[in-house]
Amino acid sequence: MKPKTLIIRTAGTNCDLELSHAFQLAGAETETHHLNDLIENPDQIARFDIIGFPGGFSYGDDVAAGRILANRLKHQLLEPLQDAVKRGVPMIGICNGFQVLVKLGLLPDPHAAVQTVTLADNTNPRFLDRWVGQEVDSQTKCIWTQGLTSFELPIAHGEGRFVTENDNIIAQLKANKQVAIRYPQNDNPNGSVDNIAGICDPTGLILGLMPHPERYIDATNHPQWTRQSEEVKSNTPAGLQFFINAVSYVKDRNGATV
Ligand SMILES: NC(=O)CC[C@H](N)C(=O)O
Repeated sequence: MKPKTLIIRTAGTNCDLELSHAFQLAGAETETHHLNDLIENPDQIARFDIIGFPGGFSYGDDVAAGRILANRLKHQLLEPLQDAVKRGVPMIGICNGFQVLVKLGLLPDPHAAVQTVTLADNTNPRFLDRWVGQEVDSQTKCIWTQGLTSFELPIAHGEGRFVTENDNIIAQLKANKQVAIRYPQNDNPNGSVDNIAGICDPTGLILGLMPHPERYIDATNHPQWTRQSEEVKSNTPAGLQFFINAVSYVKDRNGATV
């Protein structure tokens, strides 16, 4: 059976269709649910093997990107989400989804569930929409980035500058191998500390990242695809690999039951 993926959307979410498509290509079944539906029936979260928090402009980025959705989740759905964490459900928060996960406190440590990091305004305070290099930290525990090293993904954000409450937090993230992805040293688009583009929780199951892997699921998504070699074009696109990794993880772990 295919792993069941829950995609959580609300007013202003705009990457849910692409995220669902990426998971389906990777071999998962998907259901997209509105936040209000989940708040009414929180028990249904227990049916899912993977959870995705898509990108977009939830609640119009009012107050700060992801803040309102994070507060609604924190006050109305934290318990079923933490139950999912305890069940070892892989989760991914992309862009606005990453902003939500850190403001909700599911990252960097879902058990503490307090906010210690954030995505602040880009240093050059503009919305950035372009492809950027990505480098996977060779030490990372992240299950989503297994087998990936360096590649490119699109970014599209105004509030993507990763910062931590203090220097201890960054030292802890490094010591626990929670830094998953960085921008190249010479092309940090938003001023993130230590060039960080994505982090995971201490188990490696929950990933949050600013770039959009769901926008690179076919060779033709890449802006240079017509100039790429046949070999590069026939490789699994790096973005799709994230979803394949999570689906394989769940299948391997659950063996014949999923
Ligand atoms: N693509 C996104 O999810 C954008 C996130 C958020 N709206 C920002 O601009 O930072």
